[in-house]
Amino acid sequence: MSALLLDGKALAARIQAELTHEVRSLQERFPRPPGLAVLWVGDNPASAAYVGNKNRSGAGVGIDISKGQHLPATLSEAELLAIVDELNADASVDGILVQLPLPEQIDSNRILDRIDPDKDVDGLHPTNLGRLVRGEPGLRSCTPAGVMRLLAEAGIDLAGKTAVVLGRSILVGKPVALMLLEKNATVIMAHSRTRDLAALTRSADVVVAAVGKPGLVDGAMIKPGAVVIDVGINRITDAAGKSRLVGDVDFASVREVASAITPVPGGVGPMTVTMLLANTVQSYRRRVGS
Ligand SMILES: NC(=O)C1=CN([C@@H]2O[C@H](COP(=O)(O)OP(=O)(O)OC[C@H]3O[C@@H](n4cnc5c(N)ncnc54)[C@H](OP(=O)(O)O)[C@@H]3O)[C@@H](O)[C@H]2O)C=CC1
Ligand SMILES: Nc1nc(=O)c2c([nH]1)NC[C@@H]1CN(c3ccc(C(=O)N[C@@H](CCC(=O)O)C(=O)O)cc3)C=[N+]21
Ligand SMILES: [Mg+2]
Repeated sequence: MSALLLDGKALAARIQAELTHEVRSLQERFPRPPGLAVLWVGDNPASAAYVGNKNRSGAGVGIDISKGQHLPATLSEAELLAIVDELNADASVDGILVQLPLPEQIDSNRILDRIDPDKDVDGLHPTNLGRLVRGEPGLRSCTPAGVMRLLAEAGIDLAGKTAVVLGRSILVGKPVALMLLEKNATVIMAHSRTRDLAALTRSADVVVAAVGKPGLVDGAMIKPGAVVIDVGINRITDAAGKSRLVGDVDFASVREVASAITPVPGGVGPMTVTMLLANTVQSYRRRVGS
């Protein structure tokens, strides 16, 4: 058996085509385009992949991405707070995203707290995280939202299923666990202190890996027929000396056991970018009053 490929790239292209139409028709009534500012501090390689894809896709959809900045790793917290303040006050900016992780001299919570919750297209401000915990509508984290959309489009019903989430970050693990719970899955959250990870994953109908360790999940850890979502983005040098992106899942062994699997690249990553653009358009609509 070979698993069904959950093609995030194709789904992302479809949703982006819809967003392109939506933005174009909104522009008949409102002169300015939606604006998105992504702040990238330092040189984290996963952030590099994100920025590259976001720039290609954002411009394609008709979103103005010109207020984004790539800032030096030596930037101070006060300098970053000042940039966030400026973007909060800038009426042409509908969405602000600060790439994580930030360099160690900057307290990421202090930065996230400063973002206007109505421009928080990454859904990481306490107000938006609170709405998620309550099950209320609001701006929701892009990667978890993208994972849920991929599952929904594939017709995967989560009610009563056992889902194991690997990783408990505020960016991916925690919000995706809450969203799976909202769809009535029974959710187990695993992390670096978890004992016997393989026993847990082997009990799972759905495995979501968001750790940042290439090859962490292999076929022997997966129950036959399970659905495997690979969030990991790791840049490695392969046996032939070529640099490439891989996830946390050993694709070759897992695809022989799972019923469905996301590839890296071409899985969750493009969905993250697409949910970011969708959140920016949602924020724009609210701000122009549509
Ligand atoms: N595809 C996409 O769109 C996106 C991809 N990513 C990628 O996803 C990965 C995770 O990102 P992020 O959540 O920000 O990472 P973090 O580094 O913030 O969190 C990693 C988590 O993995 C846990 N962990 C570490 N080792 C193990 C282990 N052996 N078994 C189980 N859990 C373990 C950690 O546990 P503990 O809490 O105990 O330390 C932690 O909770 C990265 O590769 C990142 O680049 C991130 C965002 C979007
Ligand atoms: N506040 C914050 N929010 C994030 O969502 C966030 C972040 N910080 N920091 C970095 C990680 C990483 N991340 C990626 C998203 C998409 C791709 C992506 O589009 N990847 C393509 C490949 C792109 C290429 O080939 O270069 C794919 O997987 O197919 C990659 C990485 C978001 N992150
Ligand atoms: Mg991917």
